[in-house]
Amino acid sequence: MSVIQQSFFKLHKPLWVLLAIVIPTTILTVASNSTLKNTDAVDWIDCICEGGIAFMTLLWLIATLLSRPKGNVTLLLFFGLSAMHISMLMDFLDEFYRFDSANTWLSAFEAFPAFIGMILMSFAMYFWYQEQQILNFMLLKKERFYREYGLTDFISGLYRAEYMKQQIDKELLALKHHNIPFCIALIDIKEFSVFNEKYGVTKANSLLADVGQIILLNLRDSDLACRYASDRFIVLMPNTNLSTAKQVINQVADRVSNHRPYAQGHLISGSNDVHWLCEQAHKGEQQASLLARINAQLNTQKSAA
Ligand SMILES: Nc1nc2c(ncn2[C@@H]2O[C@H](COP(=O)(O)OP(=O)(O)OP(=O)(O)O)[C@@H](O)[C@H]2O)c(=O)[nH]1
Repeated sequence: MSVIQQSFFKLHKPLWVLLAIVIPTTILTVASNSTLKNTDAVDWIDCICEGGIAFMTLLWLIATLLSRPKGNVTLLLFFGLSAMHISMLMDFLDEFYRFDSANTWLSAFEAFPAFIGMILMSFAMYFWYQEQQILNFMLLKKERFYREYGLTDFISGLYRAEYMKQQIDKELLALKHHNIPFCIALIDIKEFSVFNEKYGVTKANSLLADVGQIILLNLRDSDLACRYASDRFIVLMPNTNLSTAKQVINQVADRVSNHRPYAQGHLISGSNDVHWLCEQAHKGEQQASLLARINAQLNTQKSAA
């Protein structure tokens, strides 16, 4: 028995015990309230068919207990299948036993558990369907999380540069084929290396995380942000003209500059002003040359400051 099966055995121990009591009890009840038939009165074809059905319901029961976690669906399946199995077992046993006339209740009772079992199984199917819907939803969410987790920068919580490059390629195609304009902004924290040295990597990393969150919070739903390199961020603004893009980024830069991180309980003022730049993409431009162009422009702006 595998480790998983052993654990399912422990998990459903009371149900296994119940099953181990109910089956012999049914057989004993039938045997003690009826008379054994002569072998020539036994219809062997019926025996095989009814015995087969009883055996299959027992197999389904065992499979349910070996594969399902604890819960209402498992309980409904267990009791539904058990009731059906009792009916099938009695049906099989009456091939060998003639119910005494004093015990006609046995014949009347034969089909009753199957009927109750089918009702319970119908509820089980309904709740199983609901359970599966929830599981599917959770799997979908997990799958999205893992898919997007690989594209996320752990420090800032924003997308990585690779993902941004793919999105820029898509926007460049939309610009080329459908004339849809888009803008790109670079945001660079001033003197981040000084901050790093003065307050240490952990505090500097949390500054990067803060800046990432401030950028995200101040963008529109359609915009996309990534951490491009060390303290440099890119914002992609699809379907946006230059003047609107500049307004958006001006506000983002203002909010980042006004953020005052704390270090060792002290407010650090003026430590995270930013250099920023916003440009519109040119039709026919390549992603690499667009990025090189705006990076070079920002570097020139920084050295002129
Ligand atoms: N804490 C932390 N520091 C990083 C990370 N990646 C790069 N850095 C540091 O970021 C700093 C970037 O330095 P620079 O590019 O000179 O930027 P700067 O100091 O802001 O210079 P200016 O932009 O000219 O004001 C370097 O000290 C890098 O070591 C990171 O993931 N975490």
